[in-house]
Amino acid sequence: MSSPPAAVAACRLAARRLLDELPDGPVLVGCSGGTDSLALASVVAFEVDKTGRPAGAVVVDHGLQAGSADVAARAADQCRGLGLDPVVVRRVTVDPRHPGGPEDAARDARHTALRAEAERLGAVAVLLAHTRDDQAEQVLLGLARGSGARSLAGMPARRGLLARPFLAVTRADTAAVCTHDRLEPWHDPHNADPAYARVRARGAMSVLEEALGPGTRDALARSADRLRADADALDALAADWLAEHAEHTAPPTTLDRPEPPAHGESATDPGHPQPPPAFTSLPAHDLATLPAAVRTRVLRLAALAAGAPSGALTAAHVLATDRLLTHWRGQGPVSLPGHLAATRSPGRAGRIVIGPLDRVE
Ligand SMILES: Nc1ncnc2c1ncn2[C@@H]1O[C@H](COP(=O)(O)OP(=O)(O)OP(=O)(O)O)[C@@H](O)[C@H]1O
Repeated sequence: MSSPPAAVAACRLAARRLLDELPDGPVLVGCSGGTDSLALASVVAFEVDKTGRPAGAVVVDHGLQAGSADVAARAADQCRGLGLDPVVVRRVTVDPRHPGGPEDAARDARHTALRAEAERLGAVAVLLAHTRDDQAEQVLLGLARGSGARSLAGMPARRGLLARPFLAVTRADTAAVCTHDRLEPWHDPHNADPAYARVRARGAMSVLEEALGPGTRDALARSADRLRADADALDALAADWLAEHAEHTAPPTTLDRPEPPAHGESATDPGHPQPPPAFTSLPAHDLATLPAAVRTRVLRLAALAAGAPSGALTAAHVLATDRLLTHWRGQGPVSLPGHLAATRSPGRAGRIVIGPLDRVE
């Protein structure tokens, strides 16, 4: 038997390496029917055939385009044809009022469905087909937006149940797998629509590579790998500091709750989080002595602990809160998303307190 082309071998090796790292048990491939995830379904089917590990697939139907159910059914058939079992199609509802916009809304709905299926089927991982190109484009977008290290660190190869074996290979490699394995991927019209930032990033990347050299894409992905190690270390320091120094008060009791949402607003609206937020309080003087990289992370984690919705909490909110430490002149509270505020009580024993807007003084 002749050996497969180098690109196919690289994709199979990437899948095998990831599968070898996982504990025993079934895996699921998140498959849209597009080039990358169909290639992943194919190489995973090839690899597990040799080891006997059970492998299935989940196809999420976002219901956002006409004919989406047909696209999902075709992707599911292709996965079954490759020998994956079970293969399930999950229809989801995408929140049109998601604070991060339609792309984030679809991703959140998809990830929730993928995790739910993994738990239902007892899978040890859900494999996603993001490639090195996706990683580089994400870094480019982060740079263009002035993001911090966490965002520039891109996507991790593993976090919780989600695993991304193809971060080691390119989009050209996955296309080669589809050609080699005679698979006909679905071409999502959204992937050519310049209304989407990630589509524009693809175009910008080609221009950059022409101007700066063909290694630019890979170099950006490498930067992500290096920054991830830094961001992980800083996040861990901040989490440890918070665990040691923060005081949390319980959410208000039923009798003591803020006003219910006004007519026409959903109770799950990010402006009205459920359950009601708690107070988080931190010693201002000690916090002020931390390096800015750790201090701002502590403030972000504290706001999240008090109930701020993560999609709406921006760097600007965190920096405004940080001014209560770096530019303290007795100023008033800083508004935070989720109807929260941060304030500082006066004096050397003063504390930064984050809690419901109408209760923080
Ligand atoms: N509808 C879906 N159902 C299941 N998994 C999905 C779906 N859409 C995306 N995924 C998973 O998430 C990964 C990233 O999705 P994204 O849309 O960012 O990538 P993509 O490059 O368009 O991928 P693909 O070429 O496989 O469609 C996919 O590779 C796939 O593993």
